Order: sequence, then C-alpha cells, then structure tokens
Amino acid sequence: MGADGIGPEVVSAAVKVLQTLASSSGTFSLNFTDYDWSSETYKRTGKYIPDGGLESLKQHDAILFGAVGAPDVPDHISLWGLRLAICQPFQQYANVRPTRILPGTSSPLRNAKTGDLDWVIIRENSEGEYAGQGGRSHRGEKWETATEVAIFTRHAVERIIRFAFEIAQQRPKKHLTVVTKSNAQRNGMVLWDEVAAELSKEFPDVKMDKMLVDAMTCRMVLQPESLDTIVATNLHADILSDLAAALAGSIGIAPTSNLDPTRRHPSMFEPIHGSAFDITGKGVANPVGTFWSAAEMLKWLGEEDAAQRLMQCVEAVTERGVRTKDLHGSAGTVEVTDAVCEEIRSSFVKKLS
Ligand SMILES: NC(=O)c1ccc[n+]([C@@H]2O[C@H](COP(=O)([O-])OP(=O)(O)OC[C@H]3O[C@@H](n4cnc5c(N)ncnc54)[C@H](O)[C@@H]3O)[C@@H](O)[C@H]2O)c1
Ligand SMILES: O=C(O)[C@H](O)[C@@H](O)C(=O)O
Ligand SMILES: [K+]
Ligand SMILES: [Mn+2]
Repeated sequence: MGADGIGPEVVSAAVKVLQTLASSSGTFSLNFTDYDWSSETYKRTGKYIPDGGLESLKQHDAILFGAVGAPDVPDHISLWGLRLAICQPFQQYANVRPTRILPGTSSPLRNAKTGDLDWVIIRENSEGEYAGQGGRSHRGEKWETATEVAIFTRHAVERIIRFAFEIAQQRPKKHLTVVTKSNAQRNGMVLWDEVAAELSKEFPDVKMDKMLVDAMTCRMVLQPESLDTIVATNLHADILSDLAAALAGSIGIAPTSNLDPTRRHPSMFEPIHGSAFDITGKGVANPVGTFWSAAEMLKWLGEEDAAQRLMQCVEAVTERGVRTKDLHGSAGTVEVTDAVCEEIRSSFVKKLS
C-alpha cells in the first residue's frame, strides 16, 4: 500500500527489490496484494479504508506501507484515517526505528563516522499523546478550548519498556536509555520512570539510564556513540526518530516497523518519512528507507538470511556512490532501485563461483 505522495514511488521500488530477492534466492516466495487506499480514495468515497477493509488486510502476514498525507486533506484526517486506523486496531504497539550511518554516506555531525551512530529507537505506538482522547468546544469563541490528553496505562507502559529491554538485551552493548519528561509531566512520565526502574531488576545484564527528552536531543548530537537502544513515548519518540534519521544522514534512509509482538495481527513496515509533497513525482525520492523497512519485514517473517542480504546489497550500493540527492548523490529512485536489484542478482552469482 503506497498511499500518498512519494509513498507509491518508494513502495513499488521495494516490491521490485523484494521480487528480485525472492526469485534470485529461490528459497522463499512472496505474494503481494495491492491496496489502493489513499487520500485519493478518501476524496472520492469519503473513506480511507472501505467497509470490511481491515478484515481483508488482516488475512495477510505483513503490510508494506508508504505514507499518508495530501496537501488538500487536513493532516489529522489523513493520519487518523489510514496509518493510525491500522496501527491502533491491529495493536501494533511497538514501533521500532533503527538508525545508523550507511557506508559511503556521511552524518552532518562532523565527528560521527559509520559505526559511531548505531541506535534503535523504540516508540510506544498505542497511547500517550496519540490516544485519541480530547476535544474542542466553543468553536470560534474567544474562550474556545481544546484538549489533547496524553494517556499512560501501566499495561501499555510495561509492555513497551519490557519490549525495549528485550531488544537492548539482544544487542552487543546491552544498553537502554529511557526517555521521559518526568520533571514537567508529573503523572504519566513518573509512571514510566517507576515501571522502568521495576523492570530493570528483571534485566540485570542490561545497563539502563534515563534522560529528559530535551537533554536527550543534546546527547544525540554531542555524544551519539553513548547511545544504543532508546525507549520513549509516542510523541517524544516520533520527534527524536526524525532527528536520529537526519543525524544519520537523511530522513530518506530510516525504516519503521509497527509491530504487534503478540502476532495476533499483521505488523506494518514503512519508511519513517511522510508523503513529501515537495518532491512527489520528480523521481528523486530515496527508496532506501523503504528497502530497509522491507528487510525488517523479512526478518519479522523469519527470512533472516534474505533480510541480511538485502541490507548488504543496499549498503554496497550506497558505498559505491549510487545515492539520491538527499544523500548528496545524483541518482534517481529508479537508478538506486536498479542498482540494488543488480547487486542482489550478482550476490547470488558470486556465491556460486
Ligand atoms: N507515516 C506516515 O504516513 C507519515 C509520516 C510522516 C508524515 N506524514 C505526512 O506526510 C505529509 C508531509 O509531511 P512532512 O513534510 O512533515 O514530512 P515528510 O517526511 O513527508 O518530508 C519532510 C522533508 O523530507 C524530505 N523527504 C522525505 N522523504 C524523503 C525521501 N524518501 N527522499 C528524499 N527526501 C525525503 C521531504 O522532501 C521534505 O523536505 C503530511 O501530510 C504528514 O502528516 C505521514
Ligand atoms: O504517526 C505520526 O506521528 C506521523 O504520521 C509520522 O510522523 C510518523 O512518524 O509515522
Ligand atoms: K511512512
Ligand atoms: Mn514521524
């Protein structure tokens, strides 16, 4: 489901790469069903998701998503109409956003090289500021009032922090940073701190530290090598993860997994970026964030080797300079996609010889 803006451009590129990978490997196959849900269908029918749509989507093992958002639809209508309308009922409560500096690319941080910035941000993906609680009254009056209530339940805080500890435990540094704003936000964020302290006792091999979100932005910029796995609320992590992508070189490379760790519903994989109206249709969108998301999808589906090969091929391509403009290259979406497909095919040939 490419949806809006550059979404269809990067999703069709990723489908091409995945098909190349499946047919070259011969060890697995993928069946794609294309859902044309988008702001266009919303404008035509009044709905992003047609009646019965979620039941149909639920039949699949995974969802590959582009981005939703159009210049002539208010952003809150599009986001709630499609992305959140899938994430929330499918209980995709763990949003996983790895970031690193890819070979052949550079960070805007003068001293950060490949390897110095290697993070996984775990974004709580079901509640907080995205709980859908709030409202507006007295519209247009001077006393108009609007609330956006952040909801934090022990149930959801516990499951996301536990998930983050488990991810941290699997990584070499075994280091988790818990980000909150528990000085100003004195209820929900204090609950986060308390739950983190309780859970850290269950994970004695994981080193945990805490940061207030404002100071965290400084640490990300000034000491990127001091961070590894990071967990934060829905809104805080949304913001920090765009910063993380930019610090690694570009918002165009970063992936997102929206996971239902219970596997009762399909999980959804998408680049971190949005529909990027400013570059839509120009053929310059970086497809790497969607390729990386596709690799994360393969990993989730149990195709670890294929996932690893896909990332190796993407990295080989960035390393030899086939990069889009956002990464200071001159290649277009199609050239990068073709180069990755060629790299995949030749990686199998190399293995034979
Ligand atoms: N998950 C989603 O579906 C999602 C995520 C973020 C934003 N949005 C929506 O997308 C729309 C645009 O939002 P925005 O402008 O704040 O963020 P955006 O991520 O779409 O774009 C921000 C900037 O990054 C650039 N950029 C983004 N992806 C790129 C890529 N692959 N290659 C090269 N450059 C890239 C854009 O050109 C733009 O200058 C809004 O409607 C917003 O709500 C949706
Ligand atoms: O979910 C959101 O907050 C936004 O659409 C988007 O910024 C994202 O990160 O998915
Ligand atoms: K997206
Ligand atoms: Mn975002």
